[in-house]
Amino acid sequence: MTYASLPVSDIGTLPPLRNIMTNPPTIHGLPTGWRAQVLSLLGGPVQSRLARWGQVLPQIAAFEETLVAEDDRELRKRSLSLKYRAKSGEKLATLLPEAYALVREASRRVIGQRHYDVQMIGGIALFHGSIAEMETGEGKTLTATLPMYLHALVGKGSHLATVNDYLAERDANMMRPVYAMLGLTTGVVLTKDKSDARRKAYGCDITYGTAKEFGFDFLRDRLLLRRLGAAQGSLLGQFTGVGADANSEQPVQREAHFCLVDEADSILIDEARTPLIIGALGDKAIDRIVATYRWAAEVQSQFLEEKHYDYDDEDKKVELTAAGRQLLRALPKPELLSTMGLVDLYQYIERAIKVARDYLLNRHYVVIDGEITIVDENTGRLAEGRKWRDGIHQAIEAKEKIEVSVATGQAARITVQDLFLRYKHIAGMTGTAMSATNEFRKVYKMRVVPIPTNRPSQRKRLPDLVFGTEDEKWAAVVEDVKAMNQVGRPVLIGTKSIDKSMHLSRLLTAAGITHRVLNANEVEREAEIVALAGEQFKVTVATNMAGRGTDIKLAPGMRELGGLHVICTELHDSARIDRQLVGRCGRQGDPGTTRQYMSLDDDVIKSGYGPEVAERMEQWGKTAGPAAQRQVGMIFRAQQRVERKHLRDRFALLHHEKERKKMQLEMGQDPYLDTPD
Ligand SMILES: Nc1ncnc2c1ncn2[C@@H]1O[C@H](COP(=O)(O)OP(=O)(O)OP(=O)(O)O)[C@@H](O)[C@H]1O
Repeated sequence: MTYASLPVSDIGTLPPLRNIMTNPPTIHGLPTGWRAQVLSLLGGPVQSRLARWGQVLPQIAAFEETLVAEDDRELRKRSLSLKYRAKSGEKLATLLPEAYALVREASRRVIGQRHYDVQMIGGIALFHGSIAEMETGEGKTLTATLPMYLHALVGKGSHLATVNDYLAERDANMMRPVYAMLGLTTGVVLTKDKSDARRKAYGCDITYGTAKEFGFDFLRDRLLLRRLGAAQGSLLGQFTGVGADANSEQPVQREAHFCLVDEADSILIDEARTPLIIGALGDKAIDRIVATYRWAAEVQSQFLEEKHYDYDDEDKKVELTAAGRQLLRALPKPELLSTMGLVDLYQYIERAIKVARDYLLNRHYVVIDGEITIVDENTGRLAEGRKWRDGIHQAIEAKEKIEVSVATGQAARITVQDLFLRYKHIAGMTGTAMSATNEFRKVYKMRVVPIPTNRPSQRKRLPDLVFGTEDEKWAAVVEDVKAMNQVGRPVLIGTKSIDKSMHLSRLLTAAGITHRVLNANEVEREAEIVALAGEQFKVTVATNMAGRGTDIKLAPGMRELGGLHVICTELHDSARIDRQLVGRCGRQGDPGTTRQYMSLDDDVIKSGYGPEVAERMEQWGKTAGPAAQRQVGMIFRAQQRVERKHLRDRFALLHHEKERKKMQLEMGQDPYLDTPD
């Protein structure tokens, strides 16, 4: 059975928690045909694990009556005593029931949200190092407080990695009072923060931040420690702060103890191979180099052949004469160059002269979109992506007055994957992990556990529609929006790219439909717009990734109209991204509908089957009419092929990186600092 031909009722329905023992949860959101496969991938029945964790619920509940009766001071005292027990070596699993009951009570008191039982189950799964797959809107932010608190009790810090600064700050601010009531401190690490602020944030019991900042801080600390000579002897060890003089610079991080990764699929899989790189040159050094290239390009014409420089025809080499050097010294120079050595300046000028004589525009190179592209002298073709070495390329850029691309060199480098594998304990949450089960298990040794929803989902997937051409598809999308808009239902439309959003926006305007467009470049405003997308008559166009992690609340009266209607206009390369968009509606038991649109000229066909098939489909699509609908399975299979290909690529890279690290360690190098460019 294909994903597309699933009956509407099969998507997103789950038994409520009270049935969890007798009626184990289905793996929601996945096509029925995949369920058996997914279950087999989980390395044991998920149901029994969920049932076992379910048995902890009464133990947590047993504390509730007592805790409700205690005052705030007593709760804090209890928390302190848990901290003491954890630090004395008592197993955290033993402390879990009381700890989770405490967090639940603190949250109820300070923010008025009492963790649902399913959130408790999610919290237990996270404590056991799983990837908890919770449907969007099920309250991952609140669930996170449970393992964050429990792991923080040992005093080594709990980190929560989110996808952007905005979410880190928002979630930290929302949950800080809960932790504070239990005597724990909360810090946030933001991109703009200086090292003192960072050190303070990492010094807190709980630290929110982005994977990127956690990674850069790790690298900066490592560079610092090497400078201080403290990294020796424990190349892959943890930071202890030992070796750093209390009065001098100090690392900002403590050890990598526990990290909870929000949007785990995005961070641990999509971003996993992205290396975080610290350049060997600082901003100031780069500015100085650029200024020197520009200055040399400007003044080189004052140097005359034979008088100021000699030119060796054979070697094509320029060499300043004594008079030339004298002229150089006498020339006025920008302030930034005052610290440049004279010998360096001679070289810059010699290079600028050589470039002016030997490298000609539109013969040796062309300028396209503000970039130098080399013309291959033998073939006359453009050699895209190639660069001249030894500063020639940069000297030409300066000559043409375009951006000078100074190589920064790599001082330190870590991939997101390596960063998280360094943590002693790691857990993840996401709305969409099941399709990456295998990868999580192989790479991170983490199990994906689907957590049942609090209330049965009321989301309905309307039958998918396939059109012959993109134009026909957009016309149908506009009609769909119009129909929903007429009855006042809010509509969210996801597109694959910014230009497609703009195109749809023009069509909607032409059809007289008031709407808002938001793209992924303004995270803060974006969250605000997405949050308002549940109001009457609201039509919101967004790229698929926009608004990830933001809550769309239905305005009063919208439930009755059928809730939010989500339109997906094209399959993304990864089904997980599609599911993120679908998850914007039908949150917390709200009603909602979704519909997937496709056309025979969609990009995914080309990515999945190659250009020939894509071309044939596109041609056929022009006259296909209603027959296009029959290709629905083919398009979903194209997406699966792309996913498999990406997966293979990621595994190949992983293997390569592992080998590199092994080799470097054998050679006594630091794989994070001694990085090949
Ligand atoms: N136990 C609770 N009691 C009351 N409200 C809750 C509870 N848990 C969550 N909520 C509310 O549910 C909404 C959704 O929560 P949240 O945004 O954390 O969901 P999410 O799972 O992170 O969704 P997404 O996948 O979109 O990030 C929020 O408004 C939150 O305040």
